[in-house]
Amino acid sequence: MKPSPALEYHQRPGRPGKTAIQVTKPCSTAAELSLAYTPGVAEPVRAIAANPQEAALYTNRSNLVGVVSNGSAVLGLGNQGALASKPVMEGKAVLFKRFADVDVFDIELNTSDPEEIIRTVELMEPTFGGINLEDIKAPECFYIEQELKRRCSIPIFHDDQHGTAIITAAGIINALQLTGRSFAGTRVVVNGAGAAAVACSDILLSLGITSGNLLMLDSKGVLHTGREDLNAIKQRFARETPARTLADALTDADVFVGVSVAGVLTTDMLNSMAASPIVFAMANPDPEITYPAAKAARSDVVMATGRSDYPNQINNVLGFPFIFRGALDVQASAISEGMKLAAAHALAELAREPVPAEVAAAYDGQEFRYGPEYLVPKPFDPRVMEWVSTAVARAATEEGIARVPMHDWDAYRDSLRKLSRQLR
Ligand SMILES: NC(=O)C1=CN([C@@H]2O[C@H](COP(=O)(O)OP(=O)(O)OC[C@H]3O[C@@H](n4cnc5c(N)ncnc54)[C@H](OP(=O)(O)O)[C@@H]3O)[C@@H](O)[C@H]2O)C=CC1
Ligand SMILES: CC(=O)C(=O)O
Ligand SMILES: [Mg+2]
Repeated sequence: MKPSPALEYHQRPGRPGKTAIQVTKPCSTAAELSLAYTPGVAEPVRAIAANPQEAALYTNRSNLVGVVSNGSAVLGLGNQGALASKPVMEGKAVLFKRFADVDVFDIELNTSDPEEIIRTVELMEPTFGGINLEDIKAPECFYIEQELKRRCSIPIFHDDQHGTAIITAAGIINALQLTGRSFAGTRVVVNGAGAAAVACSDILLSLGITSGNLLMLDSKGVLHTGREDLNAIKQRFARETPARTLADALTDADVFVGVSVAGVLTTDMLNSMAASPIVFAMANPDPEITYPAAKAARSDVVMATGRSDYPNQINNVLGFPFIFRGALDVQASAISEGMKLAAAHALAELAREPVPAEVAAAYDGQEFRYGPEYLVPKPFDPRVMEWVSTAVARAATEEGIARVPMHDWDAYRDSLRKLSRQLR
């Protein structure tokens, strides 16, 4: 039997897998060998030992991100283990490189012990300019990220939390505007209480959703004040409410944010939501409700999924490559709340701009215009890096967490435009 297109893609052409290492300096003569390796290599060693900042001049560190997972929450597939998570981590490496020219080592750690993950990543800090934690399940992911941020002085970014939250925020800003809603009056139901759910909720609250208007559910139902099985993170989102099930919570709700598992949002539930409901069904690879099923049930739904094959892909691919590009370019010591919000607003604003023909060309001639079917830019839009990375680098510079603060923003934008052209 022929392998599926996805298995075939991962196997061929070339060697199995999706990435390989490339050498960037010539090394084909004895003279070059003596520069690349001993004795020449001793010089940058001495320079870096004397001044660690010079690692940025003589090594790949300032453009190298570690994508680190233990495979405990792989997409929406649950705990698949470290080895089986490798195709996803290689996939993240492809997107980092393809969209923002960031190099990646994917690191899959065979452990479920948070302390082992923390210690391993901490020990690897000299290798990397930043760490993208990926597909590590809640609640451990919160402690792991928090502790690594405390111990390391490079950006530590749990993509499933913040990447997802940034794109969700951008999409919700625009969906609320298009349906004539304000943050303060909008009722949100977040299905899922893990990494993505907590970060999406936090960013929506920081944008103005009121705490009483946000209900969260885990696999056992609504987080309410009567539950005694909630950990400290879930307790933050427990509300005094008679709602117990997803169906209860969704009656008359304005927004559904799904970061849980496939198929849990029924058409009956969708029909019970307010007029022009906003549904972000982001479970991967299969959403909480499919795009065709939601559209068939309600023509007024503003619908997004995490997938590439329907309109409105709300997926962290629109975030992490460009956020790290901006953070690495100013050698930021962290990715702050301000940098995340700057990225979200940049994405929301870019979506409202006219879309150039070159974007249509990358999508088989499909034309895009700001509206319910186009809430956020497309990942292949060459303007995304210029907008998002500039916003992130600027926020880092303004907050004083850029080791190499930038000042000439026009020149930076130009350089990103050029890079974007090269990457096409
Ligand atoms: N589109 C995107 O960019 C992204 C999408 N996602 C998707 O979001 C989902 C969650 O990922 P992540 O947060 O990293 O994973 P976590 O493992 O951290 O969290 C999963 C959460 O889903 C909850 N859950 C499981 N089943 C149900 C159910 N039937 N109803 C309600 N909640 C349920 C779990 O509940 P409990 O706490 O009770 O176990 C848990 O809180 C995945 O499908 C993933 O693919 C994630 C990141 C990015
Ligand atoms: C997109 C992604 O990171 C996830 O589904 O886990
Ligand atoms: Mg993920």
